[in-house]
Amino acid sequence: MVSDGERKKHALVIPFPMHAHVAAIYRFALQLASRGVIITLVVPAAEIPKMKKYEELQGLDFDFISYDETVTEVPLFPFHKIVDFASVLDQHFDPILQELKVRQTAGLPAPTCIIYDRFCTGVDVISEKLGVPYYTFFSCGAVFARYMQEAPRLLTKEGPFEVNEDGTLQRVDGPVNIPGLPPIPAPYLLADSFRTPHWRVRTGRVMQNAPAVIINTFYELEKPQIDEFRRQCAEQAAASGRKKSEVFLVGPLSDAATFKDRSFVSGAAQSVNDRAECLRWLDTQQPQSVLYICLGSWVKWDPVQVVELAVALEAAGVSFLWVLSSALEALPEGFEQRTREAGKGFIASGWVPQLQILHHASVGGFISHCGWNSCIESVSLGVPMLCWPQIAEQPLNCRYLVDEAKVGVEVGHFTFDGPALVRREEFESEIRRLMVDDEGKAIRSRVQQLKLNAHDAVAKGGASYRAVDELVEMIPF
Ligand SMILES: O=c1ccn([C@@H]2O[C@H](COP(=O)(O)OP(=O)(O)O[C@H]3O[C@H](CO)[C@@H](O)[C@H](O)[C@H]3O)[C@@H](O)[C@H]2O)c(=O)[nH]1
Repeated sequence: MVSDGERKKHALVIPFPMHAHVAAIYRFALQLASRGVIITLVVPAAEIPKMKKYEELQGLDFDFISYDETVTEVPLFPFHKIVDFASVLDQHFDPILQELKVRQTAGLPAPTCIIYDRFCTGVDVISEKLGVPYYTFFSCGAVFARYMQEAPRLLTKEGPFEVNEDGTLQRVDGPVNIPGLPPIPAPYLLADSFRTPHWRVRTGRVMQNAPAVIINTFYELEKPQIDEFRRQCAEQAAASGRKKSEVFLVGPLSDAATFKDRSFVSGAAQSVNDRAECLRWLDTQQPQSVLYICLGSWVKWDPVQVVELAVALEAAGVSFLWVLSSALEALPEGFEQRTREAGKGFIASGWVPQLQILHHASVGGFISHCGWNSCIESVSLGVPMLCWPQIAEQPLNCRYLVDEAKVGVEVGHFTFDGPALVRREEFESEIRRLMVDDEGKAIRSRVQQLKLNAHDAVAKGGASYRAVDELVEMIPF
C-alpha cells in the first residue's frame, strides 16, 4: 500500500501507433517526465522495439505495457482499417489492467491519469475502471480539434447530412459552416467521416467529456479556432452540467521550434543513406531557391501525379529536393539524371531529415500533404507551403492554412474520392506562384512572423512551456 506521502503523479500514455502520432505524444511524455511525472506507455507489442529507438535518443527510461501480441503492423489502407484498429484497445482492457496490478505489487505507483491519442477508442472505459481522469491528446492542430468538437452534432441525424441505411452519410458538395472556421466545402471536412461517422462521433463525445484537451499547436497559429474551441468547451459543459475541459496548447512539439538540428529515426524509416547527401546538395543551391517535396511518413505517390509533377518541375526551372519513397519507376525517362547533372534536382528515395532540410537556408518552399507535423515544422522554420492534401484531416488543415493563416497556396482540390488529378500546367503555375511571384514573398514574410511566435511559445517561460507546467499541476497524485 502506497502512503499519501509516497504518492506520485503517474500518467498512463496511450499513443496511436503511427509514426506521426507517436512522435508528438512521445515528445510530450518526455516533457512530463522531465517535470517528475512517471510515464507508462501502453502500446501494441510489435511497436515497442520501434518506440525504444526514440527512447535511446533521449536517454529516458519509460515503462511499457504491451497489448495485442497478434498485430505486427498497423494497417494503413484503406482508411477504415485504421479506424478498425483504433478500437483494438477495447478488446485488451483486462490484460492491461492485470499487468498494471502486477506492477503495483512490484512497487510501481498506481496511475493517476490517462493521456491518450484522440484516435483510440475505449479510453473512457479504462479510465472508469481505474478511477482516474483521462485527457485527450491531439497530435494535430486546433482546426481539427474544432471539427471533432462539432462531430457529434454534424455527423448524426440532427446534423445537416442525410444518414443512409447503413449508417454512412450522403455526400453533399456545399460548404459547411462551423463557427471559428471559414465555410468548408464538404469533401474537405474529412471525406472519411462520411464513411465512418460513428467512429468520429464516438471519439468526439469522449473528447467532450475529458477534463483536459492537449493540442500540438500555439495560439498565434490558430487563434480563431482556439478561441472558439475554448468557448464551445465552456458552452457544452454548461449545457450538460459538468466541469468544462481545460485546453492546453503545448506546441510545436517538434525540435523545429527550438532550431535543433536533430532528426529521429523511427519505425517508418527505410534508409538513412540519403541524409547527408541531400543536405550537401542543398549547400550547393542559392538561398531560398529550392522547393522541398514530401508527403509525410506513409502516403504513397500516385504514378500519374509523379509524371505531371516531374514535367512541371522541369518546365518551371525551379530547383527541387523530392522525397519519392514510392512510384520512382514512374519518373519520365532520364529525368533524374538530367536534373541532377544540371544541378537542379535531388531525388531521395528513403527517409530524409526533414527538420534539417526545412532549416536549410536554400529551401524556399515546401510541397506538403498538410500532415500536421509537416505544417507546424514548416511554419516554425519559416517556410511557405504549396498545400496538396491527400487524406485524413489534411484537407481541413489545407483550407485553414490557405484561407485563414495565409501561409500557403493550394494546388489542386479535394473531392470525396481523394485529391483531384493535378495537371502539369497547374503544378507549374502554382510552383511559380510560390517560388517566383511576389505573392510567394508576401506569404514568406507572414510565415517569418509565425516562426518567431513558435520559438517564443516553447522557450522557457513561453506559453507552451507554461501550459505543460499547468497540466502537470492538474494531474492528481
Ligand atoms: O522522409 C521523411 C518523411 C517524414 N519525416 C517526418 O515525419 C513526420 C510526418 O508527419 P506528418 O507531416 O504529420 O505526416 P503523416 O506522417 O502523414 O501524419 C499523420 O499524422 C498526422 C498527425 O496526426 C496527421 O496530421 C496526418 O494527416 C497523418 O497522415 C514529420 O515530422 C516529418 O518531419 C521525416 O523526417 N522524413
